[in-house]
Amino acid sequence: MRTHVVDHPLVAHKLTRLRDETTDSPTFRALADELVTLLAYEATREVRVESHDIVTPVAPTTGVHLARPAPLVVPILRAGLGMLDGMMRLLPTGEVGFLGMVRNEETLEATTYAERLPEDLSGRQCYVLDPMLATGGTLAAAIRFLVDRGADHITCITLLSAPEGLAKLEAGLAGVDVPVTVVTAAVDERLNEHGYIVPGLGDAGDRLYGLAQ
Ligand SMILES: O=P(O)(O)OC[C@H]1O[C@H](OP(=O)(O)OP(=O)(O)O)[C@H](O)[C@@H]1O
Ligand SMILES: O=c1cc[nH]c(=O)[nH]1
Ligand SMILES: [Mg+2]
Repeated sequence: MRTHVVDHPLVAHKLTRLRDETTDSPTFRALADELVTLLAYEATREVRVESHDIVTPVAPTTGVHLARPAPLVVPILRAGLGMLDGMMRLLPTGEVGFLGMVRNEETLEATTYAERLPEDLSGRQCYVLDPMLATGGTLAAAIRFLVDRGADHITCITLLSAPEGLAKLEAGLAGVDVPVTVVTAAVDERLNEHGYIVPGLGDAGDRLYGLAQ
C-alpha cells in the first residue's frame, strides 16, 4: 500500500478552515468539495489513458483520452457523498457505485447497510471516497468488496488519516494482489479513546449533513 500526503499550501489552508469548529455546514461542504478536487488531481495521476488521433486546426496529431472501461468512483455514505461532486468535476465520464457503511461508535466495527456496485469490476480502476480514515475498518471493508468483484487498481481519497488506521489497513491488505494507494490531505497525530482522529475535525458526516439519529 502506498500513502501519498498532498503537501500544498492551498490544501493546508482549506483543511485548517475545515477543521475549525466555528466553520458552519454550508462552508464545510464547500471546503470539502474544493479539497477533493485538489486531491483528485494527484489521485488520478495513474488513471488509464489510451492513444487517440485528432486533427487540430493546423495538423493531425496524436493525444490521449481516458481508457474504457471508465473508472468507478465509490463514495462511502454518508460522509463520502460530500466528496462526490468535487471528484466528478475531474472525472466527468467516470461511473459511480455506492457503499453505505456505518461504524458502531461503541465497538468501532464497520457494517455495510447499502451496496450498489457493478457485479463485475474486472479490469476496473476504482476511486474510493471517504473523508476520514480513523481505525481503517471502513476502508478495509470497502476495499475487500471491490477486490472480491475483480477491481484491479484502487485509490482511496481521504481528507484526514490516522497513523493507526493506515497501519491497520496496510496489515489487512497483506496478500491482496491489487495495488492500493491512499491519497490524503494530512496524517494526524493519533486516535483518541473514542476512535476519533486527533486533532481531526470531529464527525465528518455530522458536520456535512447534521447530527445522525
Ligand atoms: O476508519 P473508521 O474507524 O472505520 O472510521 C471512519 C468512518 O467513520 C465515519 O463514518 P460514520 O460511521 O460516522 O458514518 P457517516 O458517514 O454516516 O457519518 C467516516 O465517514 C468513515 O466512513
Ligand atoms: O474522527 C473521526 C473518526 C471517525 N469518523 C469521523 O467522522 N471522524
Ligand atoms: Mg459519522
